[in-house]
Amino acid sequence: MFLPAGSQDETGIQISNRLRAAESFRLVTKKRNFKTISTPVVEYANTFTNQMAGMDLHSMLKWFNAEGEIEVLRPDWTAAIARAIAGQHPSEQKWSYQGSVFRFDKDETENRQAGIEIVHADQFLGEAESLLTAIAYLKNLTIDTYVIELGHTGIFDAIVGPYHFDEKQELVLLDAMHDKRSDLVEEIVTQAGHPALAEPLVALIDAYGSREIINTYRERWKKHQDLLDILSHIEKLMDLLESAGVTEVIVDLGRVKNLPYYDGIMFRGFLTNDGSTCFSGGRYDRLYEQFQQKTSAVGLAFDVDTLAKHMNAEQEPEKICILATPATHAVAEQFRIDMEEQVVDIQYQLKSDANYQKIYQVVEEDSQYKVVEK
Ligand SMILES: N[C@@H](Cc1c[nH]c[nH+]1)C(=O)O
Repeated sequence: MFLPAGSQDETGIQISNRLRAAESFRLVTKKRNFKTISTPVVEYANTFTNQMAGMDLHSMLKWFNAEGEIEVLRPDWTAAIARAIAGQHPSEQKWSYQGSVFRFDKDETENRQAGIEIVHADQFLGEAESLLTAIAYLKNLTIDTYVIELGHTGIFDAIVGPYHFDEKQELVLLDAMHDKRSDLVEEIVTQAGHPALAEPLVALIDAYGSREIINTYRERWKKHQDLLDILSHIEKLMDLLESAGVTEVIVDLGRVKNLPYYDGIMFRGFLTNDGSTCFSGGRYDRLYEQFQQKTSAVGLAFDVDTLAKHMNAEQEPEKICILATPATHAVAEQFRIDMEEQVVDIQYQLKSDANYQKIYQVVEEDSQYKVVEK
């Protein structure tokens, strides 16, 4: 029997790491006063495809319900949580969640996430708390070789804003910027009749790295107060991260949004050893406009599958086996209950390839059962 592309079975260490990652996330977020929330796996597509959320229906797992409405498997937590908490009192600000999202446009159809959303809070506080929570969580998992990258949707918007692109052209341009394809970017803007955009956009593709990038662009954008404000904003977050002990912080001024609802700062965490993205997030105030709320909303989500792959394996406890019979199984069970630290298996017969550090057996002595090492 086969599985569809994008689906896979899992066993052993990956599962135990994932469960440990989940427990650690629960503890770290609880200590930081996040309230847990869960939303159903099945929702109306509209929660994610409405004008403010803007997600693409094509990538969703979907069907028609009996009323002819489109339902989907949750493709994203952030939009689902916005729907769920829109009616909550604004004093409820910090939410955390864990569970799967389902999308066709990723390597795997099901991705397990652990995330946080901070709404109605001071803007900087929300961003700082999101990033500091991410750092605390990675520390708790003893993952310490990662890079945090900061970007801002306002940069691309400010540069491209004065020029007209239709919706399709803009999507292709965003994709080309996202993939850092200078050749394509140049081609797209030229074909759209805006060759003057080629130089600033292509330069932006390479505008990533450490703090010096900010200084270079401060000079370059000295007449654009909106862009200077964005640079100061990014720099303030870099200062915060560095004071919190994160040594590798980079800025990517050419970063474009990977989700349509982002509107402001964006952040990502990369694991140094293979460059995989372990968390991603950003500001999305506009998502709340669908509920007639003008508020602050920011958050991030960890890819728990990626974390589980990179966590150190748990130290394996000693594995022992008790050889018993149907008549002595209960005696063996009592012995097992007393062995608190070990992994204890009970077998009636030892298999030739069995892999135990110690073998015990149940023996009868003076008409009493005892468990002794073999
Ligand atoms: N929902 C985003 C992560 C996020 C949480 N909050 C804001 N962004 C994602 O799946 O990448």
